[in-house]
Amino acid sequence: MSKVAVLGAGSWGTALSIVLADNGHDVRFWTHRKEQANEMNATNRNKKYLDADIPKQITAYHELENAIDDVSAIIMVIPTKAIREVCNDLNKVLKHTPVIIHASKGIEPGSLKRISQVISEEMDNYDYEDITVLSGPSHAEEVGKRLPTTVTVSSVTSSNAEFAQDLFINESFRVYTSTDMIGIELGGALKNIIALGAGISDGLGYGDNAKSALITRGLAEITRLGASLGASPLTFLGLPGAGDLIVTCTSPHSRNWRAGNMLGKGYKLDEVLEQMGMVVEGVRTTKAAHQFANEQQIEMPITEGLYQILFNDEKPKDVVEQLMSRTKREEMDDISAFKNTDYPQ
Ligand SMILES: NC(=O)C1=CN([C@@H]2O[C@H](COP(=O)(O)OP(=O)(O)OC[C@H]3O[C@@H](n4cnc5c(N)ncnc54)[C@H](OP(=O)(O)O)[C@@H]3O)[C@@H](O)[C@H]2O)C=CC1
Ligand SMILES: O=C(CO)COP(=O)(O)O
Repeated sequence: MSKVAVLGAGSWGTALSIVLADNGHDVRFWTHRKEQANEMNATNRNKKYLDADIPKQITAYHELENAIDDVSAIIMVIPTKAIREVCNDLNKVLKHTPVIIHASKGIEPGSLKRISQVISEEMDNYDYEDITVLSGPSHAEEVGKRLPTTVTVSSVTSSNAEFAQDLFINESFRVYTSTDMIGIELGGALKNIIALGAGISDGLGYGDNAKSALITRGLAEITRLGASLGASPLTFLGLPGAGDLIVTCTSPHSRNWRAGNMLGKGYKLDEVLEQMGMVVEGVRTTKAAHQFANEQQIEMPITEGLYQILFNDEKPKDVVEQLMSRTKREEMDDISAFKNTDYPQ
């Protein structure tokens, strides 16, 4: 059994800690808020973020130095906007090189980097090949209840992914491996854009046909962007692609779907984010994907529509009208037409 640190004390960090504790690991759960660490250790609950009992193998820490001391793996479950900051803090206290597995879903606007690229850029003594990602259809609320869940872990070298698979796999949490890091990370990040759209559609009362269309045409544009960056198109039919897209577009657990639903009902983005109180990664990822699509001339009409709703105050109804009246075309793309060999892999 291993000593592992989980960094990020929200709903997903808590659920993954429960999986690790169930597997007998000694889990050091790090939060940047001292009062949260104290409350968790005193009550065995993480009240704000997940309705679940915290097993006794999990100890909450406030001091990063103590949380990572002597661990064999660090699991990073930080909202993507805070990843660079936490990596910088880690550099100051990390004296050894435990395996790093991240489970965050996003793309950085501006740099357009995936999270493994951001982590390897910031962390001293780590290269891109050293980073592993865990992704898939996995709402924390269900994982915390030990309901059957499947995810994929991926790293450029299969040995890191296999290490992560062994760490997490159990009878209610099945873990596959993949070496398509680009596809796995992009699938998890980009589905949040489409989930915002599905929530908007439901908020407008547009029904199941519209949502199914969004999921399917959303998958087409995710695949287009992913293939342009060197991902295997097949990855997007797997758990971190279609699997995560379906669960996020259809589950009321999804923060992205819920945020979209409120937008569809007429709330403003600021009000929505304030009411959510949890990270809605799709907002930031929409900005990044929109930038990428424009720079690389990738056709992403749903992402474009979402961008206009989120950042240019367009009315959801008008955007749907524009999507429905686009120039007529064939359904299937030639994915190879979008390959971009300049992208840093
Ligand atoms: N929830 C889920 O089911 C899943 C989530 N994910 C991904 O996991 C990542 C984390 O999401 P999730 O756990 O749901 O988010 P939550 O909103 O539930 O929690 C975010 C946590 O991060 C903490 N945090 C925020 N800023 C910082 C910082 N600068 N330094 C340290 N900690 C910080 C928050 O602290 P504070 O309380 O102070 O705000 C909070 O504990 C996201 O990328 C998400 O897409 C992936 C799969 C499933
Ligand atoms: O990624 C997730 C489930 O796999 C969580 O999605 P939300 O961030 O929309 O809740």
